[in-house]
Amino acid sequence: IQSSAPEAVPGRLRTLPLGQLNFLHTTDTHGWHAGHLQEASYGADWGDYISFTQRLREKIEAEGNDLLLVDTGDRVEGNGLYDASSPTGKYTRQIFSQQNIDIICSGNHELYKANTTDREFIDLIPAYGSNYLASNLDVIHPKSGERVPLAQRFRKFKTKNHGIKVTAFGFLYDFTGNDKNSFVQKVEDTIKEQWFQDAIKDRSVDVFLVAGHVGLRQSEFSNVFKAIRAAQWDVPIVFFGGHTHIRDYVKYDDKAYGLESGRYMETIGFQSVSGLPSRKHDEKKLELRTASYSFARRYIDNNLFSFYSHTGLDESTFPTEVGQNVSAQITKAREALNLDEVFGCNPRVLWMSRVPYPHKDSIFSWLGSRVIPEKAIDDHRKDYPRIIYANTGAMRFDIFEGPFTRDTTFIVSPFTSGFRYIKNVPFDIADRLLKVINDGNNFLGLSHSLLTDRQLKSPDQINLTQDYVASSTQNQHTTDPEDPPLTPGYTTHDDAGDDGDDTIHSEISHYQIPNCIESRVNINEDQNSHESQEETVDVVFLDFIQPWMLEALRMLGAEYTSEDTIPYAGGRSFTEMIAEWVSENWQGDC
Ligand SMILES: Nc1ccn([C@@H]2O[C@H](COP(=O)(O)O)[C@@H](O)[C@H]2O)c(=O)n1
Repeated sequence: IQSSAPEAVPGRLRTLPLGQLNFLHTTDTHGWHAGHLQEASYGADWGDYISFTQRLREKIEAEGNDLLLVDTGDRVEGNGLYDASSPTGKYTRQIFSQQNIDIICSGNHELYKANTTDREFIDLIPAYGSNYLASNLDVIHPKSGERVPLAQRFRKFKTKNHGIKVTAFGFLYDFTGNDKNSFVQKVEDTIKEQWFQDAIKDRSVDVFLVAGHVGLRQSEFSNVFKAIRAAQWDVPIVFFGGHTHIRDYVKYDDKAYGLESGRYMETIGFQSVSGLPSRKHDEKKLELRTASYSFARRYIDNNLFSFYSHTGLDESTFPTEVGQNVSAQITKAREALNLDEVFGCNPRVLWMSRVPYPHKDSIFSWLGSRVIPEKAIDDHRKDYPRIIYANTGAMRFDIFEGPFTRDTTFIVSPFTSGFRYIKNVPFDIADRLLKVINDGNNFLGLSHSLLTDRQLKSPDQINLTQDYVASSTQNQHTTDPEDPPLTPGYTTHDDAGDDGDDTIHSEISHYQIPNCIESRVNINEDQNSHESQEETVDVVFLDFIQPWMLEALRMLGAEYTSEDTIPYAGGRSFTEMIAEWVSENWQGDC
């Protein structure tokens, strides 16, 4: 654990439903390998997770059972530990790869930038060898320049104790925002390929393991499920998903379940399956394919109280040597990167989605009313009327009250996106742009199949179809008055019910946030009628959303191309602007 991490708060815990074949799952860690230094529920670091894995393995193997580890990508971008180094990830790959992982695959963030993909190929794939799977992903080999699979397509292996035969795949959803040195083949095309068809027809397999940087309820996984079921009706399947940043557990049928384990090292996912044959101990059972299997899941809050409780250990018996070394390496890396350097002092918490938008405590209201109008300024166009657009997915995390550090800049917005603009767009068109982009019926997606609006917002908003408002009168206690009071946290509802979270928490509200926000600057308009004296305005937008802006303009009858867009505000990144604004405006004492 990092010395500045808050101590875990004891809570009422549900135990781990250990079984014959057990899994621990991480996804979308996004560089948060130091853990959460301002939130007690998620304060454990990657070194603690290594100790937890080693200790849990001892416990599981003492019973003759098996434990496998899975990671489903997006390990990079989103925290200073990864983003603040030059080159990015200088420390994290070495830190991360000290965890033994049995099945690992790539997320979309490993592919946004060519250099990230090259480092994945050069550093991480050799560390994990045949455990790294890339069922639908090719890259340009960094040395030979040839197109090659990023890693092997699938893997067959036997578990250590029961000798259970596993066939595993590693998919990425149908991502299209990758750089030029990678190629993502659609999942629906991949599953038609001969190697996949052969792999799923193998009758000797005991369990299919489908790992993927794919939301559990996305069509990519239901297509894989249908393909496997068309080949084999009776083999159990365990899915491990990612990308949508939520805790989720899905029942595909009574022999197929999927687990998604949140984001940012907040959650260590646990899944178990029992009823599988034990090839080492009980050869007779091998014919019992139709035996009833049992599946279970748990979402573990990433903190030492949970880790100690689930392993039955304490401060002195829990840490392992490797785990402690990795924690020390994280501390050193954070120091080398000067991540605790304070840029300003935030007077009050700003939430991504715990309050509606607009709201005085909304991060998007703060950006739209202060940061963007005050910092997104181009010296040559500063007196022109303009409307500035930012997608809400550009923001990644809440900003807590207190020190806003170098680390915070990357936590809030790790992207290097800057602004571009189109000159002199008719006001009556620009005036309607936001409505088109935020249309709840995915208007843009209908006109252009690649431009779904889900790509504009934060991943945890993708499946949120209505506001979730925590009851103000909710019980702050469990039914047992002896239990400690509940702390706010995850209260997950999934296909198996409401009892998935290991820690019993009080609820947190989660509001729907629009795809994009706008800031209007130098525009004289009647607030009620929206009538303006301006005939034209500059339309300024984050470069990431350019394809959506051009499509929305086209739908409003204004044809522009990428040639018409020009860098704005000297090409400075949005993240730099936020950091500057904080340095200039939040100069109190923390
Ligand atoms: N330059 C970028 C890149 C991505 N985004 C936003 O992030 C979303 C993807 O998040 P994952 O962690 O799930 O990969 C994407 O849909 C965008 O909303 C961005 O704003 N700018």
